[in-house]
Amino acid sequence: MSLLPKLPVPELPTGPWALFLDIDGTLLEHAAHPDAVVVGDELRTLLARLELQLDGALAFITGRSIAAVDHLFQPLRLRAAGLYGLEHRLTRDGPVEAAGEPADIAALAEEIEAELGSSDVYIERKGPILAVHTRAAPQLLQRATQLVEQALGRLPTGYRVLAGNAGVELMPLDAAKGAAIRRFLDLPAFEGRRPVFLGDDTSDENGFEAVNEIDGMSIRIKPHGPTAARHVLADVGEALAWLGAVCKRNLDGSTGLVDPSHRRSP
Ligand SMILES: O=P(O)(O)OC[C@H]1O[C@H](O[C@H]2O[C@H](CO)[C@@H](O)[C@H](O)[C@H]2O)[C@H](O)[C@@H](O)[C@@H]1O
Repeated sequence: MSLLPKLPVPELPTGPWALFLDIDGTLLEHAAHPDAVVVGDELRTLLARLELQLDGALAFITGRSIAAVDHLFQPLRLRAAGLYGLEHRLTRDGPVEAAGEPADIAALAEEIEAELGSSDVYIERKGPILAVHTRAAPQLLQRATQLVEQALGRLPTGYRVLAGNAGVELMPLDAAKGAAIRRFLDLPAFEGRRPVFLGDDTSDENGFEAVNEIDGMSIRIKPHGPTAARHVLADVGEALAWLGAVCKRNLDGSTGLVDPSHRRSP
């Protein structure tokens, strides 16, 4: 783990590479409520161009559900791992392997809603994952965390609690961004490419570790503590500028693409 001041800004990737993108706090500025974020046309265009330049080797790796991501970015649809890898869409137009809400998580959501739901706390029900958002009520983060941690003792084994960005999430142990990235790298469209992963949060650390293990490029946005990432970008603006520079460099000629004879789909 390294601290912010020692980490370099990433150079633009060369050779065959693949792009994995966290969403909130990386591509989008945070907002008071998950539905209040804004996706501009400029960002849609940038992502669509990068996806084309990378011959499809681009995927969202997010804690949101894929349905929520599609809603935000519509009409753009990309490969995606949602719910920290519990859901996947392995091809751009393929089916989503979605996960349902177990009865005990539904009961817990209702219990927390009964206590905190009317107090600017937003309880996001994402199938097997429960997120309690306290961005609009920071004084309730401690109580929200306590409720979720207490529930851990009553639930079947196999869940963990993760401190989120202004909130807390309860999720199955196998929800992990590193595994989601590895799953994509096994697909023909990603074969032989060096993974580049941009993320901003605790939940992204596992993804950084995964790409580091295979000599990929790990880039943490706005770190405020130790990180496994080997590069940093100061904020969402810098992340978008860096992606824009990659896209422009590719348009200018040096594409970083795999030789066309090596292309396979998907
Ligand atoms: O993995 P990510 O793509 O970064 O998604 C992480 C979580 O993002 C969303 O919540 C966060 O962003 C919201 C909008 O800015 C903000 O209101 C909230 O406080 C943040 O925690 C999303 O709602 C979650 O489901 C994701 O897990």
